[in-house]
Amino acid sequence: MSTLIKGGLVVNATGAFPADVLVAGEQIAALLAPGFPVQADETIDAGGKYVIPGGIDGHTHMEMPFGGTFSADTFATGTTAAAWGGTTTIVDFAVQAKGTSLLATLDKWHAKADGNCAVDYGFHMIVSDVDDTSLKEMESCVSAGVNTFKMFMAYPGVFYATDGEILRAMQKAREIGGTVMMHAENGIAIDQLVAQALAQGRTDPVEHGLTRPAELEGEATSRAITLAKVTGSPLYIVHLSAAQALDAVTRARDTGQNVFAETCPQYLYLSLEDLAKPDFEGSKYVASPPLRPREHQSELWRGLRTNDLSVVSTDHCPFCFKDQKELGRGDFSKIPNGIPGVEHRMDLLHQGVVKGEISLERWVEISSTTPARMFGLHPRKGVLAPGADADIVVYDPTAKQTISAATHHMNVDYSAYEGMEITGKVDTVLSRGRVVVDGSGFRGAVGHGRFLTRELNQYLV
Ligand SMILES: NC(=O)NCCC(=O)O
Ligand SMILES: [Zn+2]
Ligand SMILES: [Zn+2]
Repeated sequence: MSTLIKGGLVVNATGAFPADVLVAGEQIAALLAPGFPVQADETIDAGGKYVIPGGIDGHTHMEMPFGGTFSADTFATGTTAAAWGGTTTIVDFAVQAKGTSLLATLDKWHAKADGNCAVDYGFHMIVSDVDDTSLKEMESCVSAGVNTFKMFMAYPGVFYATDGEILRAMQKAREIGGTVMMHAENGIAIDQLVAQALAQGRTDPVEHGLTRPAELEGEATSRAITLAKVTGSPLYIVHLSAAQALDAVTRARDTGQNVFAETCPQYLYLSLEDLAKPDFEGSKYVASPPLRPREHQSELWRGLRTNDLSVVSTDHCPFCFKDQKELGRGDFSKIPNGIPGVEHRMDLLHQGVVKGEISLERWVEISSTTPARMFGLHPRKGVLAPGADADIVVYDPTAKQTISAATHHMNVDYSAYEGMEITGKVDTVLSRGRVVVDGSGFRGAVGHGRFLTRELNQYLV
């Protein structure tokens, strides 16, 4: 089966140029001068549109056990929604439950995901126990294609790791070619602020934001960077939300340390004002780190331009408003933490291009090319070039759409971006050469997505 994508503007992280893209089987066969005569079984007209590498969302949580419930998207529904939004690869988190083994965890996540994904997928591993067994098992995870290990300085009693545990895991990561991913918030101090708020009868969702000050994200980020420096381990800060944390990352990067960071669309577009919405509406916006006052947003956009923020992932972690966020009515600390977004990352970041915050090429870089390199998937993913997987999005930059829960495909009963008007829209999506979304709707299949074993982080020096 061959497909010719004709007449579009090909956009890679390195530049944009008019070209036709020839797909043969699952791979890109050639980028051709526009109109170059070639036979293909199917032709897609991309006139007036961008042709970009499929999005790679390096931070999702499908079917995640958390906050006394499970995130509402299954691998089937979540990856289908991803495809609708032009994301053709996700990297999800396998979660080690305390007292269980990392390899059993990996088996459990394969059982959930294998045969159930509409697009390709990989795993990171959440390490909840740092002991000799888990540390040894990290080696086997790397052999199984999982070389990124998330740890938490937040959530005492759940995922929290002490500095000593983090240090040991970082030493192991350094030894085996892994990268530690860090949820950097000072959970011990936050727990005190939460207890004080509840004791004073402050129970509304906005308190989630007020009890997790930006300084405590900045402090934890600095501490994680110091531990990484002492151990020589690479470090990837997940879901960075605060200017103070960005400052710490910038300083470390300026000294040449292997420190990387991602932010998420919610921190670029939503704010503490959303958390303060009345009638428990604010619960829709509870995630950790919390949404910040608006002034952080311009700093985050600046960080994306300067590459101190290298990646934008969603931290997609959907909980329904009606029966899941409800668990925290009367006690904000019991609201399941997470915001849905896997379907809208490409569109939301395109608004950055429309508004002049980032270039067209940078849009592709932070949403596809850098995640591919960071998570060991490049050059198979993240670039339009001969030999790469034909994960391709035809994107209409002038189409208008309005985000709404009434039209989205994520298995969640609200949208954090309800009513937001977007310029640009996914037109056609190919996953390994197969059209999975086009004007007629979803043409893919649950089960089409394959597990990706990942190589080394390509940014390590
Ligand atoms: N971020 C969030 O609130 N939920 C997902 C779990 C995590 O990434 O910490
Ligand atoms: Zn986290
Ligand atoms: Zn997360």
